[in-house]
Amino acid sequence: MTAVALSGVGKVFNAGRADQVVALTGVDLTVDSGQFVSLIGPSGCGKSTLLRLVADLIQPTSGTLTVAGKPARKARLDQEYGIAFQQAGLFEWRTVLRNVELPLELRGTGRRERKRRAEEMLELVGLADFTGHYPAQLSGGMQQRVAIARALAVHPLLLLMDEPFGALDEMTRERLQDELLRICAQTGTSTIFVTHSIPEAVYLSDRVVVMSPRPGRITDVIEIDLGPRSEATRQSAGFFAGITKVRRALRGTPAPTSSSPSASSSASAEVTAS
Ligand SMILES: Nc1ncnc2c1ncn2[C@@H]1O[C@H](COP(=O)(O)OP(=O)(O)OP(=O)(O)O)[C@@H](O)[C@H]1O
Repeated sequence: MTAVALSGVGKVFNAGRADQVVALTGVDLTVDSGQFVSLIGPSGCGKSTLLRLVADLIQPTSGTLTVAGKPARKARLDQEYGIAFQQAGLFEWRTVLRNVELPLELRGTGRRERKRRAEEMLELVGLADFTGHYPAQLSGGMQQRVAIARALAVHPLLLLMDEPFGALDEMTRERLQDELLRICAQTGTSTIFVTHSIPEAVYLSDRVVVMSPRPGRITDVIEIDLGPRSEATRQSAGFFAGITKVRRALRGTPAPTSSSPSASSSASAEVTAS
């Protein structure tokens, strides 16, 4: 099943005004059910814009966009997805448990079921002992985990994450990456993940979507086939090969192949995403 499908999607901010910005143009992308897809590209290339379009926080200027086979607006109303951004965005006056319960509350889920689901999600992210704490009593990494638990509480079909680990130290970041993959595998959730980190994109993803500078376009989609991830994955030849491929794609330089030894001199190779 297709979780997300974009066809010919474009976004122009402030159209027709002096401060018009063509943020995205001709974006074609499909994310299959259960897939993990990262978006990577230079600052300002439209990664967050793409995520916000899928979340129906903003609307496309052109093209079509469906989430779970429905228009993005309907998917939002049906709460088909959860969102986690770089800032955890927790409510300081609510306990950890009540922060995670919030989307269920908004959905009208009964009190007991709300509590059960929130506790289940907090268990998944390893925070079962912190349900009664307030956000200020937690570390940054723990707050991020609460935000992930909250995003997953409605059992979303799709998880949208915008640099959720950007502000974390490397060790916490690696631990949360593993937790995220475990949770996604357990819940069958599809994920679109924005990051500036090439190793993070390669480690997490089934596919890495590479975007060009403004106006943002998809210039490459790199398939990553590393099997189940573990500590050994981070040291593996396949992992480093994936990193090299993404780095080359970001530079606009395709990987050389035996049939085209001079391929690296072609600086403008463009591959259309499917
Ligand atoms: N609400 C808005 N109004 C006008 N322009 C906007 C708006 N939101 C984004 N833009 C512009 O759209 C372009 C893409 O922005 P976006 O935030 O999607 O980039 P990004 O790839 O996520 O960047 P970064 O990696 O720095 O977070 C930028 O030029 C930005 O200035």
